[in-house]
Amino acid sequence: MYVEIKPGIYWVGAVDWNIRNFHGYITRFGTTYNAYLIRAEKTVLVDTVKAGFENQLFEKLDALGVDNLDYLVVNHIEMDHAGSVKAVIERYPEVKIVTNVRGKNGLKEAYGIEHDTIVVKTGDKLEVGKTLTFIETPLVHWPDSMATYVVEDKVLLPNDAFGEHYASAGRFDDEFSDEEMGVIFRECAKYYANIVLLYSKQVSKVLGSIESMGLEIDVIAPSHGIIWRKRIPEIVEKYRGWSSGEAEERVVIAYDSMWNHTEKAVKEVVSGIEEAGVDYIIYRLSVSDFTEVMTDVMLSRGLIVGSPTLNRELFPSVASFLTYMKGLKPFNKVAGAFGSYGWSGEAVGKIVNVFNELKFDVVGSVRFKFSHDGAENDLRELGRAVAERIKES
Ligand SMILES: Cc1cc2nc3c(=O)[nH]c(=O)nc-3n(C[C@H](O)[C@H](O)[C@H](O)COP(=O)(O)O)c2cc1C
Repeated sequence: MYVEIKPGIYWVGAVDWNIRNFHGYITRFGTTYNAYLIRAEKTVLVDTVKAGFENQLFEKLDALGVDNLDYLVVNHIEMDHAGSVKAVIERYPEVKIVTNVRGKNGLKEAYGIEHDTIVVKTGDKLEVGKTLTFIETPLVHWPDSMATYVVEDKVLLPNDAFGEHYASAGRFDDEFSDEEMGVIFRECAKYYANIVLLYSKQVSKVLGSIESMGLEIDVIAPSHGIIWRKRIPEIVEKYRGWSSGEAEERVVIAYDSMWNHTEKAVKEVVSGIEEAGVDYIIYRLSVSDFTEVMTDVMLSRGLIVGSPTLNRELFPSVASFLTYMKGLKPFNKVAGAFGSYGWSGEAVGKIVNVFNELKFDVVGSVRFKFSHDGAENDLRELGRAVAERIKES
C-alpha cells in the first residue's frame, strides 16, 4: 500500500523482506527500495526500485490513479534504484528524466538508456506545482548521487544517505519503539560503515551545504529503510559524528588462527584492555560477518588485529578482512597487531603496513614463535597501551 508522507507526496516503493545478501552485505532484516511520487500540477516520480520489484511500484501508482508521468527524477543510477527506469519509461513513454550530467551518462553506460532528459546541477529548481531543488552529492554514494528537496513541504529525498537496510511494515521512525529504534540505528551505523564511510569527507561537505543553504527539513525520506520525521536531529547528529571520525572508547579485537596459538593470545591482550578499564569486542574473522565487524571498527576507537603467518602471508580471512576494511578507509583509530608464527613470521608486519597506510596510530605489535609462552607481558602491555591511548585522546 502507498503511504502519504506529506500532502501530495507518497511513498510508492517496494519491500524486499527476504534478501539476506546485498552485494556481499549481510541484510539480516531485508531491505526496502523507496521510490516517491509527488503529485502537484505535474506528476513526478523520484527514483524507482530494483528490477524484479517493478510490480510493487506499479501497483501503488495504479492505486493512486497515475496514468501519466511528467518527470522521473533519478537521484542515483545504482541497480537497486534505477533498475526499473527502463520499465517506467516503457509504461510512461512521455516521461522526462531529470538527473545530473553523471546520472545522464551513467544511465546510458549502465542501461543503454538515452531518453529525453533535463540535466540539473546543485541549486537548480524545477517547478511542478511544488518547487523541487537539487543538491548534487557526488560520491555519496556514487559519482552520480544527488538529493532532491521539496521546498514547500520541507521534504528531503537524499537517496542512499540516512538510509539503512530494514524491511518493515511501518514506514516512519515514530512507528517504532525505542528498542526497535536501537536496532534500526545499529543498521544505520552498519550502512554508514560499509557503504558511506569511504566518502566521509563528502558527507561532511553535504551536511555543511544543507546548513549553508538554510534548508529547513521536516522529513528525510531516504531510498532504503525508514522515513525520518521525529528523530531527524538524532540521525543527522550520528552522520556528523561518523563522518568526523567520532567513536566510542572500545577496542575491537579481530583475529584468526589455525592451531589456536594466536587465539590463546587473545586473552592476554584482553587482560591488558581490562586493566585499563576499557570496553572491548572480539571477532574470529573466519566465522564473522565482515559487515558487522566493520560496523564495530567504525564505532570503536581501537582496533587490534591478530593473524598467524601462512606461507609467508597473512591468514586468508584476516587478509580478506583487511582488504575489505582498507577499501572503506576508516580513520582516527588507535591500533595494534599480534600473531603466532613458525619461522619467518611476516603476518604481523603486514597488518602494521595496512594500519600505516590508513594512518592509524599504531601503538605496538607483538609476534611470537608458536606458543605465546614468554610473550604474555608484551601482549598484555599491547592491550593496555591501546586502551590507555584511547583514554588519553
Ligand atoms: C600450511 C602452513 C604454512 C605455514 N607457513 C608459515 C610461514 O610461511 N612462515 C611462518 O613463520 N610460519 C608458517 N607456518 C607456521 C604457523 O605460522 C605456526 O604454526 C603458528 O603457530 C600458527 O599459529 P596459529 O596456531 O594461531 O594458527 C605455517 C603453518 C602452516 C600450517
